[in-house]
Amino acid sequence: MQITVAKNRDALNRKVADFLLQKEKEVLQEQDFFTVALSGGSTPKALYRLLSGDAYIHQFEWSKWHFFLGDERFVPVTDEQSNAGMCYKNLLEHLPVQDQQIHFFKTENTTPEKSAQEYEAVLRNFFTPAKTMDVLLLGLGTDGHTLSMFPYGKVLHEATKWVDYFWSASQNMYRLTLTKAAANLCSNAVFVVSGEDKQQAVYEVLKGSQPPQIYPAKLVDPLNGQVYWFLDEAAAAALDR
Ligand SMILES: O=C1O[C@H](COP(=O)(O)O)[C@@H](O)[C@H](O)[C@H]1O
Repeated sequence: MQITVAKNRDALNRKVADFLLQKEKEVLQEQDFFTVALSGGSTPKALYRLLSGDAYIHQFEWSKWHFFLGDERFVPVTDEQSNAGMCYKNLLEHLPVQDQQIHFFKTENTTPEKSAQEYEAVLRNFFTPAKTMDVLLLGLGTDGHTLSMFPYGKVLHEATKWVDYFWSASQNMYRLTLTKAAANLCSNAVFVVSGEDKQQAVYEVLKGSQPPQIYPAKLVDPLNGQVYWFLDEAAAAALDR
């Protein structure tokens, strides 16, 4: 595992952007496409704007990228809560990419169950049984969740399917998510975490003794891949305790 701590959120995002440049280069020496699962929520918005802005947009080989999503809320893409909508707005709408390069969950004119099954098929068609995405971008909730793997969720036990769904009563919506089975076949799991409100969760996941049922991000442990944590100083503050 590699932990990188940056002074603040802007410096953190630059480090992640440089890491992605390096990984893209390495991967494209071995194969002619680069697969990345984007994370949702609010933290990656600034990273996505950085990647699609003047400083970085011309540095990547976007035509070689294939974009996936780590998890999704079962709402239309136009809904404020849609992870896909956030990714389009902050990143994809600004990039020279074709629709065929974007592989997201369907959330309209379908059911959560069908959507999960279809996404499973999309992933199984694209990847091999031994390896999923080159880079899996991940966030961390203040409660220790990553993807839509929430504390005590039944999805935490799913060891075979790559995609699952569940009803979240507290959020009043269905959620769709890659499971630990898919996450742990990625080549590079990359957590990007910023802000003081995340410091306790960061501490518990990296140094605490609580089980993964309570801090689900602990379940991310790729079989043949690496885990990277990119933190800003505020998120990392409790690690020195
Ligand atoms: O609900 C979600 O939360 C996590 C963390 O999001 P953040 O807003 O605290 O940055 C995110 O990684 C996940 O994709 C999202 O669906």
